Amino acid sequence: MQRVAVLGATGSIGGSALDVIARHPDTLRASVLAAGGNVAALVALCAAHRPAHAVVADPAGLAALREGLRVAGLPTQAHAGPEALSALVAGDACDTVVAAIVGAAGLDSTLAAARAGKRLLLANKESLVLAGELLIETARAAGATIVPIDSEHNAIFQCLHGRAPGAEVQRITLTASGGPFRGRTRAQLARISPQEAVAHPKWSMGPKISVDSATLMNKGLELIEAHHLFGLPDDRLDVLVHPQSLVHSLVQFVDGSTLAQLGLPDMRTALAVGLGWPERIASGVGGLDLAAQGRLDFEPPDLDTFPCLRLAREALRVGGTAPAILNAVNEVAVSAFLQGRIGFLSIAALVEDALAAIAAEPASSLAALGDADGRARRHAEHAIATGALR
Ligand SMILES: NC(=O)C1=CN([C@@H]2O[C@H](COP(=O)(O)OP(=O)(O)OC[C@H]3O[C@@H](n4cnc5c(N)ncnc54)[C@H](OP(=O)(O)O)[C@@H]3O)[C@@H](O)[C@H]2O)C=CC1
Ligand SMILES: CC(=O)[C@@H](O)[C@H](O)COP(=O)(O)O
Ligand SMILES: [Mn+2]
Repeated sequence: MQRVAVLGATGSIGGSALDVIARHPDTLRASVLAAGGNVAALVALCAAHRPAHAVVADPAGLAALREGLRVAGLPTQAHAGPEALSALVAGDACDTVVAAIVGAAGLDSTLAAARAGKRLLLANKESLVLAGELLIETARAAGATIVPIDSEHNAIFQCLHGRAPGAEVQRITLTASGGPFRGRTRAQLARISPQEAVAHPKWSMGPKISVDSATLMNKGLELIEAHHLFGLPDDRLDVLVHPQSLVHSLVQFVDGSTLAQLGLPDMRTALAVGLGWPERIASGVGGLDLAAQGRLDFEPPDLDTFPCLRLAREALRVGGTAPAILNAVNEVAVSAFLQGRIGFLSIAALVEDALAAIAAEPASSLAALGDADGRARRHAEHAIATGALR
């Protein structure tokens, strides 16, 4: 029996992971469920999946979690706070960790899983953007297996049969849907509402990543993620817009072959790959009918209208703490946009401003990365509060 900790259980990836786990009661069990502050949803998931442990991020939610579990008659033990979560992830309550907390808040538990040598199903791309070298080195030293869950990186993992790429790999191409605003002009983007921005044309996802897809920052974060996962420099990593979201990424080899992974846009496929690898297990996702789909289109990304992708590539080239700065400012800016405090175009403007204002330093330690993250957040909050970049 593989015991699985699902971090971010109440979210979009968490729900997909639990759906796949529930299809395999003889081999998979959700043993730890963790969420941020949504205690009611977490208790409901505990009633459905009967984990041994449940964790809320906010200690203020512990009493409500205990009470909810008691009222539901569940034996699940209640915990709160990031330290409790990291201890559970590292301990013997689980063999596998689905890292699906959104944002930099997921870094500590992801690192704890890597340090403990767990099988790490990594959806939380921000932890790789913020601390990629450290995370990959920690996993390598502890013998942890990382299976990328982000659909593009999961596709590449499948094309490479789970092996690290060698000299046989020439280029990797990440596909991008283009988001809900593909084909629009900058003038048309000035008055975009949060509701319009989270309405992704192909994938059902949480609000933060949906806005990232709309600005193309998601693809920028994914470039940095691919660099760390597969060890290729930025000039061998391409982005190609593919609006149908059926080809999830491509790997080009030295012999002229290009391999791609195709499938319907449903994250249960990637999660089933992670949970079953190297076996293939049922995910609940149907097969692809290409005749019914009719066509597959491809076009280059529009970097003038969507500068976030260019900014992320520049941060990858600069290296050091630059990706951490990019990620932190983006998190602050997306949150402010969702709250109606800034406009859509200000997200890229804030990121560009912070990358110019804060000098990148070597990413020599977790402390250095934490400092860069904190500095960038304060810089962005100040720019928003003073109205400099609204
Ligand atoms: N959704 C998708 O299809 C894809 C997502 N990803 C990545 O996976 C991650 C999750 O995305 P998604 O599922 O869409 O996001 P959601 O917003 O749907 O879910 C986020 C989850 O994180 C939890 N959470 C938030 N803050 C904290 C915290 N401080 N401590 C602990 N838990 C917290 C939330 O709990 P609560 O409900 O209590 O707030 C919720 O369970 C992101 O990094 C995203 O980039 C990658 C590829 C595809
Ligand atoms: C499902 C997934 O992996 C998302 O990251 C997806 O890629 C978002 O779509 P975009 O290609 O629009 O960013
Ligand atoms: Mn993706």
